[in-house]
Amino acid sequence: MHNDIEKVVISEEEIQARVNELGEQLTRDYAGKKPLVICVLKGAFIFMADLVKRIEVPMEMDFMAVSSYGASTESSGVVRILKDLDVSVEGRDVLIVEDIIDTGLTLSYLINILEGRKAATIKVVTLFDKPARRSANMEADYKGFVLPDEFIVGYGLDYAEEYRNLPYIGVLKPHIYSK
Ligand SMILES: O=P(O)(O)OC[C@H]1O[C@H](OP(=O)(O)OP(=O)(O)O)[C@H](O)[C@@H]1O
Ligand code: HPA
Ligand SMILES: [Mg+2]
Repeated sequence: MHNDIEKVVISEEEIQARVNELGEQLTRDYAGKKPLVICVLKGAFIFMADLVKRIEVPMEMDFMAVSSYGASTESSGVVRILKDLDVSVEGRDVLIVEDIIDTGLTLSYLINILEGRKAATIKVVTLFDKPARRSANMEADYKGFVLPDEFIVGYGLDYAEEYRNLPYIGVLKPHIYSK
């Protein structure tokens, strides 16, 4: 285990098993369709890579980078688009892949934009859901794990850009935040 981690919240094996289940469910639900699967960078990149391998329908992928946390454990409340999509979403069945829904601000902002661009359908799959801190009215269509209000890192999720490469989800030792 990484020296900065106080405890592992979800193991690598548990994550992989749940990702496989979500993939099977999405394979059934998108049968006969060709979704545009959108990865919300940076946090969702590992989940995206593992999930799309388990969705057995033809699809296209695109990537959008947004950020609101910076080097903090609290949302700044301001969502910034750092990289926009390359393709049009008009008339497409869009599946947004997120790593975590916390306040919900990132997703409500994104969904607003994609609705304005006339996507045919917009669904959200998130691996982690932290309903305790929700300020925007936001519910994922598919979710992997519902978690208590603790700041987590690993499997794509960072604190100040570190720890994304951990294969499990963990909580940091308190002294890391006071550095
Ligand atoms: O529901 P919310 O409170 O908006 O939080 C969720 C968002 O926050 C994180 O992104 P972040 O802004 O840290 O950017 P990153 O993915 O590049 O780390 C995370 O990856 C989600 O996109
Ligand atoms: O718990 C979290 N960890 C990392 N990034 C996040 N962005 C929103 N919530 C979190
Ligand atoms: Mg982050």
